[in-house]
Amino acid sequence: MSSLEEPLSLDKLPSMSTINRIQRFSSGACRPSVDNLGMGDCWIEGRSCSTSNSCNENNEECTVEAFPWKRQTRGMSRGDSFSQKTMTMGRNSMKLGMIDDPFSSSDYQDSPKCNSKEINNMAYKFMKGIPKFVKIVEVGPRDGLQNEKNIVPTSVKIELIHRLASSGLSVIEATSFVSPKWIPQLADAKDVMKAVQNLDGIRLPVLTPNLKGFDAAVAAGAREIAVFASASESFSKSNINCSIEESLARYRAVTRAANELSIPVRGYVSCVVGCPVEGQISPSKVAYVAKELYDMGCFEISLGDTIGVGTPGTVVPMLLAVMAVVPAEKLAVHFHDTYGQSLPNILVSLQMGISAVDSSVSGLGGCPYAKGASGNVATEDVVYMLNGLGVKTNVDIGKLMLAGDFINKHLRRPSGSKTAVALTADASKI
Ligand SMILES: CC(C)(COP(=O)([O-])OP(=O)([O-])OC[C@H]1O[C@@H](n2cnc3c(N)ncnc32)[C@H](O)[C@@H]1OP(=O)([O-])[O-])[C@@H](O)C(=O)NCCC(=O)NCCSC(=O)C[C@@](C)(O)CC(=O)[O-]
Repeated sequence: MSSLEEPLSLDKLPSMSTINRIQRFSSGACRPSVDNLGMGDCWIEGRSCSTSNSCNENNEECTVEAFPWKRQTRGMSRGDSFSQKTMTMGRNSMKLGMIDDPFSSSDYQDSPKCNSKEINNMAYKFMKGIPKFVKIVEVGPRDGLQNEKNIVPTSVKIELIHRLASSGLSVIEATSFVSPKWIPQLADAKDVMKAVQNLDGIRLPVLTPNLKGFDAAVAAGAREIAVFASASESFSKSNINCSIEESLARYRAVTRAANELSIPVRGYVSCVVGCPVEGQISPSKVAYVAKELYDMGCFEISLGDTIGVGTPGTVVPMLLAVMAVVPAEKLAVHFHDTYGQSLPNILVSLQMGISAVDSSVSGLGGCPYAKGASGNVATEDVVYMLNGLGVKTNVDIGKLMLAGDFINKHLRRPSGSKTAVALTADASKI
């Protein structure tokens, strides 16, 4: 296992019983007033707590005798799992040149206002909602290549899909069966699909905007499809040349047809935070379209911040509105990185219980009908963050980078993934 795959995860945090044991050794520990560790609290309290840098919400004066984690754990038996884990984390931190384990940081240890229990309560609240496994939906071959000025040869697309599959990605959006007049970049959908349809154990959804696209996709061997609506009326018109309601009517026909063939349908909602024409989009509009797609039978709804304007401040209210009508386990998030907000947006989405994330190798992408939209969040960056959180993805970051390298060489451009750039500069870390 590479150092990148030795993560800090929830189970590597000290258990509450370990914390209690440590507490018994410390004198004058101040008692945390917050016992409720629910997600709502995490979001609301987490903000006040982390911004103030003090975890004593009652402003009680703490006269904690500081027991730094490492000193405490050294005193424990050799077999104590926490002490071993702390050492492992420290090794990783040094190797990756990152800051030390936050729970042994001297900043915290020396703080007169925080004690160990409070710090670990905070850590627990932060990690609590984060799933153990995240499904990554790789959209590079479709979303990534649909906006390229120069049309990528079919053989390169096929090779890219094979390389992505060999990295462990289990869902790869392969192409779109849309009008070649609208998206000439993917006019070879049939040939791509035919060439990759038998990839073992890989799901290869394709976009279908109508029954014509659905029929063509099925004829080419597609076994999973996606329909794509928008929460913005203007974007719906510019992207698929119809109103939101018209698109939903089309998708009802498509999902019915798919259902008859037992073909799973994924639903997209675009412009979930902002639209290039209309500006801010209200969460209730997003919730409405998401629920319509869910009710017509989509097994998963992917919420797309098409132009990448969202921040956690706008993404959270949008997710709350959608989660009121569609269960979190049926949702995925799809962020474009125009303002560099994708990773924080993904993080809050995970904390809210979402465990499916769309991303694009090397950050390829952008929508031809969303001016200014940059690429999707890079898959390498998502995997790196998830590895760091101890969340499993089953993706081998080294092989993923090779796939990225392959397509970047073809496109003659550097990687759009910060992780890939950093790791390429120091290959010993892979
Ligand atoms: C929806 C249409 C087809 C309406 O396009 P239209 O022009 O209104 O459709 P039409 O029914 O009048 O047909 C026009 C011509 O297209 C043909 N046609 C019609 N349908 C198909 C089809 N499926 N496949 C192939 N050909 C098709 C049809 O046969 C006809 O051909 P003609 O008679 O002129 O020779 C068009 O607007 C279209 O293809 N749009 C696709 C746009 C697109 O792919 N955008 C990017 C993907 S969405 C996205 O990026 C957002 C997302 C999902 O990534 C999430 C996020 O980031 O937020």
